[in-house]
Amino acid sequence: MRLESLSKRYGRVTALDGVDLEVRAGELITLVGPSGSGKSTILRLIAGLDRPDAGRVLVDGEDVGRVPPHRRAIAMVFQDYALYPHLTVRGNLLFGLRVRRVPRAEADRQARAAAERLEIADLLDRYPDQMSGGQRQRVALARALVRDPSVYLLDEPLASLDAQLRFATRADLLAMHQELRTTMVHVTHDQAEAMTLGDRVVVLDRGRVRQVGPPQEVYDEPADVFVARFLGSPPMNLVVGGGVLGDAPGFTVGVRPEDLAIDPEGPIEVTVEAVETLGSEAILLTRAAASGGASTSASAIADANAGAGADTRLTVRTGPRHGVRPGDRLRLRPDPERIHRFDTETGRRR
Ligand SMILES: Nc1ncnc2c1ncn2[C@@H]1O[C@H](COP(=O)(O)OP(=O)(O)OP(=O)(O)O)[C@@H](O)[C@H]1O
Repeated sequence: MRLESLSKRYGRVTALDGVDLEVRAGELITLVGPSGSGKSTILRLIAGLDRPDAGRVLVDGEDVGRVPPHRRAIAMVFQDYALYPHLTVRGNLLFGLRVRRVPRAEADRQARAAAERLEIADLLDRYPDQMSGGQRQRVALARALVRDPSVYLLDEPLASLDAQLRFATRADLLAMHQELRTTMVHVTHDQAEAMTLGDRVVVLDRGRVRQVGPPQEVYDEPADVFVARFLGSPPMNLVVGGGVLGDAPGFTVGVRPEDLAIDPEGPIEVTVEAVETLGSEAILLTRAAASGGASTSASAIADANAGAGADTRLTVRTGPRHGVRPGDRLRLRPDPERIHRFDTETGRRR
């Protein structure tokens, strides 16, 4: 499937501004970006629920601009399930098959097979309001499955689930994709989910594609400051002009929290302001008073504060049993292989 120069405005809002994207056959691709970046608009244009102002959607090389939504071989799964409340699970699964006039016995067979795959076969006679959120989401996935589409569109299908269920349903989704190998376009605003779910991620910002690539590649080599800050939690430390990360006029220098090691010989001296303990790891919020030098007197801090970007907050990710407390002074060593440089003016990676 290919999106070519897709643009869409709603009144004065530009939802999409020339989006080009090649989605490979059988791929699970994740669209990620902050609220309002245009993710759902892309899905609506692919599904035919909305028309682009410019550009086109090609499925198997064919412009589907004139194909109405119900004729597109596309199944959509939303965050809010959109199950028919007056139908049982079986009724919900059969609905699309009946519309397509699939013979009764065959429809029953397909509905059962989908229910078994998603482990909801024992719920076939229940109504949506008799099920948990996770079960309803699996019904929604099963309903998409019986449509046997050539593309699945998944709009934040896990967003309303609690953490454990989200984890389990995400695994279901991955298993389903691995088995079917059908093209899936998945939308999330959750950067952690984008990292775990998808052969490639597409990072969107205000209707434009910022970067496309395998999750690890985008994480390791963000194309610009926006992507660098958006992917990764806590976000990458960025210092305009380099500062304590090494003087670099005209550049913004970045290092991820996990690439700052506590090292008594390290070049950056910091004061720990807060410690967040997360069980498997800890996050230290620190402040570097001045670059390099050993002086940490109050006046040195004042001097540093006066200088551009010298008073720098650095977030450090470390192991859980670190023994560090607020107020401690530490030295940090950035991994020289993991320093990122961006042009301060354009934000582009250098
Ligand atoms: N029907 C509409 N009428 C007016 N503006 C709209 C409409 N649909 C979307 N927009 C605007 O277009 C922009 C993109 O919206 P879209 O829903 O695609 O964003 P999104 O990335 O999916 O956001 P979210 O993560 O919040 O769902 C937003 O500024 C939104 O307010």
